[in-house]
Amino acid sequence: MKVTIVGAGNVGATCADVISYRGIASEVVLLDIKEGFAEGKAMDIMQCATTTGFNTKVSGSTNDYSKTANSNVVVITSGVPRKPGMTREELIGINAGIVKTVADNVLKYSPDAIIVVVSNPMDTMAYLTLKATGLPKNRIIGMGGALDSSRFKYYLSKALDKPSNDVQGMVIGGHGDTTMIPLTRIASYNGSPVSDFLSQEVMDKVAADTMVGGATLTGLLGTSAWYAPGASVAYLVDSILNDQRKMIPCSVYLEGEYGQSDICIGVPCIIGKNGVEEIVTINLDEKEKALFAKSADAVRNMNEALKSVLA
Ligand SMILES: NC(=O)C1=CN([C@@H]2O[C@H](COP(=O)(O)OP(=O)(O)OC[C@H]3O[C@@H](n4cnc5c(N)ncnc54)[C@H](O)[C@@H]3O)[C@@H](O)[C@H]2O)C=CC1
Ligand SMILES: O=C([O-])CC(=O)C(=O)O
Repeated sequence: MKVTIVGAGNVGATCADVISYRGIASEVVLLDIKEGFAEGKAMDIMQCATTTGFNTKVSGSTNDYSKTANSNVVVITSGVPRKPGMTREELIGINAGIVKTVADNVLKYSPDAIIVVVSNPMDTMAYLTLKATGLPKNRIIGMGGALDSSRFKYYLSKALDKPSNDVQGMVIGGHGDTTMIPLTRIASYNGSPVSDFLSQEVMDKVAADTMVGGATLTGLLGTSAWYAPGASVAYLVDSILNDQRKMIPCSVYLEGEYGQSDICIGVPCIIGKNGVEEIVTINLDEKEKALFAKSADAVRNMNEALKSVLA
């Protein structure tokens, strides 16, 4: 199975690294516009093969899309990341043009690929990719919820003082500092509601920290995060390539689900060999429904900025 990752920067290269050392795909192509950069990242990753023991073939390409031919999955991470103090939404001016051009290019060589969109503002970039390519909605998946949920579980595990892998939780809604919805009510510690162990005040703090999880790291690092983002993309790609049918919150095109239409936004999905196999409808309470509607309004508002790109 072949995966192309466009953008060999922090997130793209980390994703290639995780995919190879976990043996998720037999072949990974990294492509970047910067001369020699993807080749260098691929060579560096390949020099781990004997020490970490993997057999995936990782190669790099400077903007030569013929090398990406017949990919099963294409991940788009090309574009610019935010700097401290910025929102993801501020990246739209630069990233929209890049994402559209990249999507057109990859489809010329991999017409059947499933596309995973990572570049920010991700929900709007997923919507743009869907509208610009005209691909069926099951083949465009925005990655955000996998990462936001892993951060939610991290903050819950810290509050509980228990291992992350004993915590279950999910974040839906937009992948933005104010649009994310950590579903605290249904989060659990090995099946028991976290509210059995944490006060409302602590749960509210966990939700607030989760929402600004990306901004916190951007403040600390000077650019946005990459280890957890790259690993989250690899987790999603694994579920596609190996038809695992995991339930993962992803930004996908809605046609009436959760009361929304003509928008890509984070909802729980079954992810398998066809991409989005199913959108799972979970019961939200009235407060969560209102938060979801507000989040969708904000994402839809952002999509308005695409008019000139899509014209
Ligand atoms: N959806 C999510 O959960 C996350 C999204 N992101 C987003 O992912 C994107 C990438 O972030 P980083 O890897 O940290 O940035 P980075 O700057 O390290 O890497 C981006 C790469 O894209 C390349 N690039 C730019 N234009 C290109 C084009 N036309 N064709 C091919 N390559 C091109 C650049 O040369 C650069 O190497 C950003 O927009 C960031 O906001 C980052 C983390 C999580
Ligand atoms: O924070 C950012 O800009 C990058 C991102 O989407 C994340 O790490 O969640």
